[in-house]
Amino acid sequence: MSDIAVEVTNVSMRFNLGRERINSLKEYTIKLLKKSIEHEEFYALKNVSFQVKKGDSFAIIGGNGSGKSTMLKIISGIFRPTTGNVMVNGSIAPLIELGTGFDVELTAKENIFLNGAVLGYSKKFMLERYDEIIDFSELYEFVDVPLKNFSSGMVARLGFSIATLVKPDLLIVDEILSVGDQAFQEKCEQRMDDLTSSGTTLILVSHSIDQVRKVCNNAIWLRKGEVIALGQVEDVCNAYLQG
Ligand SMILES: Nc1ncnc2c1ncn2[C@@H]1O[C@H](COP(=O)(O)OP(=O)(O)OP(=O)(O)O)[C@@H](O)[C@H]1O
Repeated sequence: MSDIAVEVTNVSMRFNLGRERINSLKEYTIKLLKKSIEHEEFYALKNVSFQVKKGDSFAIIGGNGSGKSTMLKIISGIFRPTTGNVMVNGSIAPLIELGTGFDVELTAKENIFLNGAVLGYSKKFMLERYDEIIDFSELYEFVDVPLKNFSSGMVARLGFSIATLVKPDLLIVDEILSVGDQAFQEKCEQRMDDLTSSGTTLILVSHSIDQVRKVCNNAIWLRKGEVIALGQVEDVCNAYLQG
């Protein structure tokens, strides 16, 4: 068990999709009392199982709405699965939604310290690491600019630089890197490689099969919440591309 970083066992996730348009509280109350609100049950994940070994770089691929982000949110503890279990061995640095943990009214510099505090780092530690974060993100001219004036790529730069500041046991990266430019994506790929070489486990969601092939060695392909293929990255990517 000790060489396993993440174990997902028979995970299903059900959402209730409200299909009806309800225009007022009165209408809602009447429908609620009559028990006539229709909720369609929808499974975003259906009986998904896989293991990720420590130090592995693992990709989750699949088309839009196939359940990739939902899986990441379950692994990160943001969602509880409807059924099934997830075991995570070690500390997690999740980079899931762009700007989570940031306050857009504050400057980049203020957000670095805010994020550091949220992650449990002391002000002294963040002061020591501040230059490194700015160097990696290359946002030198923008440290005193409020985040609301940042492009999505700039927010991604800041988020990735902070999340990889210390070596997490498990780094979870959702699509956010796709908004970074080519040079920054390559820099992030290099940092992900460095981290996995030193023992960090990586779980990556990406629509770029080239990036997945470059960065990961194992993968899972989800379609409509179901596992279609699982195994070595080359085999899974080829199966996915053949559709
Ligand atoms: N909080 C929620 N409530 C209801 N439905 C949801 C919720 N979150 C996700 N879903 C639904 O679950 C399905 C899977 O969504 P998810 O975001 O996991 O897909 P994805 O594979 O990451 O897609 P994409 O590639 O487009 O980012 C979608 O049909 C989505 O509408």
